[in-house]
Amino acid sequence: MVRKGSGTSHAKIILIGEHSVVYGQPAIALPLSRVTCTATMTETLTPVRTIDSRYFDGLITELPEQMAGVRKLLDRLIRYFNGEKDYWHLSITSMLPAERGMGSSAATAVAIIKSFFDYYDTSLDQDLLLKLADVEEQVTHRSPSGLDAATVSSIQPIWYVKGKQNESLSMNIDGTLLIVDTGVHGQTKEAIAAVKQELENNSTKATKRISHLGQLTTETRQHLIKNEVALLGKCLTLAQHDLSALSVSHPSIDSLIDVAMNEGALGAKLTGGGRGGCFLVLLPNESAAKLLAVKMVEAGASATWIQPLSGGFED
Ligand SMILES: C[C@@](O)(CCO)CC(=O)[O-]
Repeated sequence: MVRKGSGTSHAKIILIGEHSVVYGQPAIALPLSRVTCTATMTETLTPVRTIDSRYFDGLITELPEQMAGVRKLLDRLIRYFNGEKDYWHLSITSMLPAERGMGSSAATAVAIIKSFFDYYDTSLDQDLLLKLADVEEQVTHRSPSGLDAATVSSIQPIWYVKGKQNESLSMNIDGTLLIVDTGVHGQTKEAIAAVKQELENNSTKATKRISHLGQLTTETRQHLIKNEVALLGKCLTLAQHDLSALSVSHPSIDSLIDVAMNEGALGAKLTGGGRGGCFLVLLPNESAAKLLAVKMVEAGASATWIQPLSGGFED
């Protein structure tokens, strides 16, 4: 019988706390479980290891620079399973747009790791999963907080502090998020480097912004618990001001957010690395989100997703 293994993961959105999480502040992130990434390994008779994905189709020894993180992860996994004499084809199918702040690289890493453990019929705990995902994320993002991998492998919203066990977060809030893709590619690695630069050049101001983002994240948690949707919206908008001051927004995000706020949104901010990519808009309900989605596309957005804030995470 032909040996097979598969693994899945999904997209994530950071509600609040991106970038400041790299500097020890908390973050809140949600799984976007309908937007999935799947990796499937199939044993082959030819003595080569191959991969097909949206970026590359061929021998894993010839993976392009863009996939250097995946290459490093595959090497680590082959060593972990003493699989130097095993040959397979790895197929990766992802619904996540790349470089848009939805955790595409972490989702790919998590799906690959799960497919290896399934292929070798070995159980995998969350700690080991995150440690292995970090092998890829360190190459792709440089100094990641680990938040992306934790969220793309979680079925619940999480409260995350770097280096600590993440907590599942239960939400009791009547609000809906509209996630809007600007269509502009934003590299997380560059965004992380830009914040580092701000901290070097304007240390006092940038440090204040980072700790303010931490405070807003703590307040957000309270609003989520107490069902204070208008206050939640204010926190998101204030976080956008901080992120913008840290130089990780983008003109396409700023102008689409202006449109959304003029249409009566409760709050809006970029999500993920920024410098392009996606932003999220808080609305009171799903029908308001649907109406705004149409307006966002008319104003130039390339895609939208709707995510209710209470429940609906495991569908
Ligand atoms: C920008 C950042 O905070 C989130 C990227 O999705 C980086 C990280 O946490 O590793």
